[in-house]
Amino acid sequence: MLAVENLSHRFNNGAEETPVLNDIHFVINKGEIVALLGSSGSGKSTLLNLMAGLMKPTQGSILINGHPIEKMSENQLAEFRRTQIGFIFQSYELIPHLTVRENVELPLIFQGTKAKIRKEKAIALLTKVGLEEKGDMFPSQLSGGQQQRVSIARSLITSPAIVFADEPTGNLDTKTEKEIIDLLIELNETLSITFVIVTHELEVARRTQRVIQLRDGFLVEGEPWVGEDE
Ligand SMILES: Nc1ncnc2c1ncn2[C@@H]1O[C@H](COP(=O)(O)OP(=O)(O)OP(=O)(O)O)[C@@H](O)[C@H]1O
Repeated sequence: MLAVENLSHRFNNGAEETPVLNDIHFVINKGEIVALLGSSGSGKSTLLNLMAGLMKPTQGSILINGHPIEKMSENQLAEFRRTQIGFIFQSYELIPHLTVRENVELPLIFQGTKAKIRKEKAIALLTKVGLEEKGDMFPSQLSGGQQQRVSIARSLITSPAIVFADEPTGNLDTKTEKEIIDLLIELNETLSITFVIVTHELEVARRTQRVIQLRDGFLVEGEPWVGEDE
């Protein structure tokens, strides 16, 4: 469902060209939960931005359900992002003056969905992430882990084809990190949602079905923990 083909990207800053991704290729199938693993500067954010259609690659193609996104117009891309892609961010990106339920509803407001349906869907998703009691509270009244649960519920409300989670546990302690990854795995298993989790942590990557590893802009073949004691 998501295919990255011969993808290369260079940043052009005046006279200088910085190659950031080199001949990257992989496929992510519907219903998979995959980690995109790499240390700082390896190219993860660039790859994520390209897969989400936020930038166009210098070379190669990204196909979602067979459609090359680099060939879409700006309007098609905006529509594609609104309907097909969910995002989870390291810093949650919740709107402080909206309630938890209103935050979850927000993507549907942009789609023009009726208030009653928005509310029903938001309550159902808040229940799925274990926050059925918190809908009328404000983000600042929740813990970091709870705020990330709200952002997970928000990412799912448009029933996207794929959800990109960018370092979703980067601001959380180890115990909460485990709970959030447990939740993503449970949502993947029960709702067949396709997740790509961007992380620099081997411990997070280890819990997914498959790891795509980047090093200095190149794809690394093989399992990242080969050679470790297991
Ligand atoms: N706009 C830009 N112009 C020039 N170089 C850039 C630009 N954006 C990123 N880079 C370079 O591309 C490389 C990869 O950056 P990227 O942000 O994709 O890495 P990352 O793996 O996401 O790192 P981190 O985990 O620290 O966010 C880095 O060397 C960075 O300096």
